[in-house]
Amino acid sequence: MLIKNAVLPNKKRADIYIEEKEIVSINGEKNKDDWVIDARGKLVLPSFYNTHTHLAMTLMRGIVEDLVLKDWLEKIVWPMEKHLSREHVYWGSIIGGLELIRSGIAGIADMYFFMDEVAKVLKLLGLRGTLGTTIFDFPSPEAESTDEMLKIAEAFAKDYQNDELITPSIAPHSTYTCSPETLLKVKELADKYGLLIQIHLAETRWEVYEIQKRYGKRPVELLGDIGFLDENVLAAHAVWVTKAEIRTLAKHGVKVVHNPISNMKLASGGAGVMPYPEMKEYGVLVTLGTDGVASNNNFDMFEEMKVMAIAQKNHRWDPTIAKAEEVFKIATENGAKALGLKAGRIEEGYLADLMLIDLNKPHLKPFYDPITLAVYSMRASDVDGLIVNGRPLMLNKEILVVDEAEMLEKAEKKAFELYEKAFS
Ligand SMILES: CSC[C@H]1O[C@@H](n2cnc3c(O)ncnc32)[C@H](O)[C@@H]1O
Ligand SMILES: [Zn+2]
Repeated sequence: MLIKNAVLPNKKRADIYIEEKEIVSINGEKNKDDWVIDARGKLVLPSFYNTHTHLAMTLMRGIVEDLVLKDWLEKIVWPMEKHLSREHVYWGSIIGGLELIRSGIAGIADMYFFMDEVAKVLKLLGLRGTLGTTIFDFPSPEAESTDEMLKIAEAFAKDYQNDELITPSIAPHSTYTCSPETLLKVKELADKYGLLIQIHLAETRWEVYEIQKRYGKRPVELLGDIGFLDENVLAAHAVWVTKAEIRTLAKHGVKVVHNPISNMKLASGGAGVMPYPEMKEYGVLVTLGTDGVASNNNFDMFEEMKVMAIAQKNHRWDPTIAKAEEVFKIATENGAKALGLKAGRIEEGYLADLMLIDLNKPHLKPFYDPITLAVYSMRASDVDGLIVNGRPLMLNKEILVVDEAEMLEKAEKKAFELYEKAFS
């Protein structure tokens, strides 16, 4: 496949050749038989990797508002999840997956229930997913006991061991919903199958107080002390961490997800701001995620980049923090790295995960610096095309992989049905 006449992030014009799933050359030999995508007037960017999502929670978009995390979970989300079936997760993931395509996102790290349904949807749509079955110390929508959840996670790990798009993972919810014993069982399973562990960590001040009350130490300290932390841990939020804890994360090679919009919407931090400058200073790999859309309320990574940049600057009274280029790298290359992908750059030998942006819009003129435009001016609706693993999923704003209108209609019915079940 050939993407012709595209504008690269360095503003140079280029023909990009893709063979199967890889970028094989930029401005190299032409092959007459290639499928040609004419990208004249369009900017090509590496696609995003959204490293903290709950895809199927699109079903709860707009109905869990103006609450702190504890009430958000205990008063609405968990009671509603009691009624969640695998069918709901399928249709919630359909809405979410279509939104990912329209937002230029090639891959996600997702934590939820019935992950085989999420996998089915992502494969249908052609997207990548590092998918973690949730582990709790109380019943989940798919299992009564923790041991049963661990078995489900193990079966999923076996089923998806060698998949092109899906990477199995495991997702203990947090230190306040999983005991140290459970966390160590998770670690054992993760080590056995080489799984990435996704966990919510140090998200709120309540969490820190609660863990100190239970164990006499802070959440990161606790995980360090029980031998849970290593380079296969992807920690979402990490808002309430001390410098010593950041050093612990760095020492063990833990990767972190910054979720500025969710944190600010749920008022989780002082200013909802994770200590990014210190994470950077101590060498922690920082990535970017939206969280689920019940706390965001969309998967727009352009918005997430802008909020990250301006919140970090504002919080420290320093506009030199979180520069556009740095934030763009966090949303693309760093995300890919955390998910174990050679992607996030438009270079030979990298995976062909690319998005096209229509530049012919007033808010994208004048066209001085593409990356500054991407971080501060663009939005998800500027995404005109998405190619993942060398396959076009959307071109000229048309979804190529499913009948979008039909899918959205069915999915919305399922969302309303869940709402009725939970609240009538
Ligand atoms: C293991 S994840 C699935 C579980 O977590 C709930 N959830 C969604 N977002 C958050 C968040 O930011 N912090 C804590 N818990 C969250 C979700 O509703 C599922 O129950
Ligand atoms: Zn979350």
